Amino acid sequence: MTQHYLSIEGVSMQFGKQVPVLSDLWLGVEKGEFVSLIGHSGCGKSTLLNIVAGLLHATDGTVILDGVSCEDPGPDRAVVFQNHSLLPWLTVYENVKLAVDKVFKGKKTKQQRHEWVIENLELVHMTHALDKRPGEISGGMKQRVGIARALAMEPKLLLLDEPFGALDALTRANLQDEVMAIHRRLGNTVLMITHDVDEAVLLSDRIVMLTNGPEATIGQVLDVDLPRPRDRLTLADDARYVAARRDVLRFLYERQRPPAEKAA
Ligand SMILES: Nc1ncnc2c1ncn2[C@@H]1O[C@H](COP(=O)(O)OP(=O)(O)OP(=O)(O)O)[C@@H](O)[C@H]1O
Repeated sequence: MTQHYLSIEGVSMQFGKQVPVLSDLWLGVEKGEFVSLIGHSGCGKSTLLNIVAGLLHATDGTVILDGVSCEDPGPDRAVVFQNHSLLPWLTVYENVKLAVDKVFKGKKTKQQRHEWVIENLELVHMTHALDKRPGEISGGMKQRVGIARALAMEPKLLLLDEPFGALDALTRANLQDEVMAIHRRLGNTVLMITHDVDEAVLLSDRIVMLTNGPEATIGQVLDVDLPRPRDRLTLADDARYVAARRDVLRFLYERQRPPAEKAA
């Protein structure tokens, strides 16, 4: 079998005695790739991401990242959730510093760790709010800090669980552009869950479409053949962008109807 940087091999997941949520799911992700997972609500996207993060144990199958099994959570896989998970009593600086100290204590000096915190907050344009607490900044800013905290851990894999889902359209667009710029600069390997077809096409190298659950698996994988850097305005009229968008929409609304519609 070909070795992938991230290898999801025959993963199935069953909660208790219920019908399995995921069934025999196989996916390889290469280093530096940006892969999105899309599928209707409840199909098992977060379950899969949590298995890769090591937060859930698959009933069957394995997940291997850079040759190491992902059975437990580890700093090699950083997760950004839809709703920020910053500690409310710590400042922006301290939230990132906590993660940096955890990963780099003994490997970087105190001064280096300080500089590394600032460097990552610079990446997301948040150095103006170092002393603010999460309650004092906007939702978009909180997500920026969450992304900085994840990046600062220098993970092998960045796991994004609908990171822009709770944001208004303009903030969302800004953050998507920033994540694309960061990906371009750092070459991170990213696995992102999204419900947004345009977001998937704009950001991804590949879009992995999941079938409806239960026993969800991969229904289709689309290579997004668009040059980078990508600009949302230029792409809106690009035939390749339009075709990719159509393919995903067809999968979601023709091949896999929304669950409520199917039941009606
Ligand atoms: N801990 C759990 N125990 C029992 N069932 C669970 C558990 N976690 C998830 N499920 C079930 O697994 C299925 C998939 O849930 P999951 O959150 O992974 O879907 P999703 O595709 O991420 O959904 P959404 O897009 O709405 O966030 C759902 O039916 C859910 O109820």
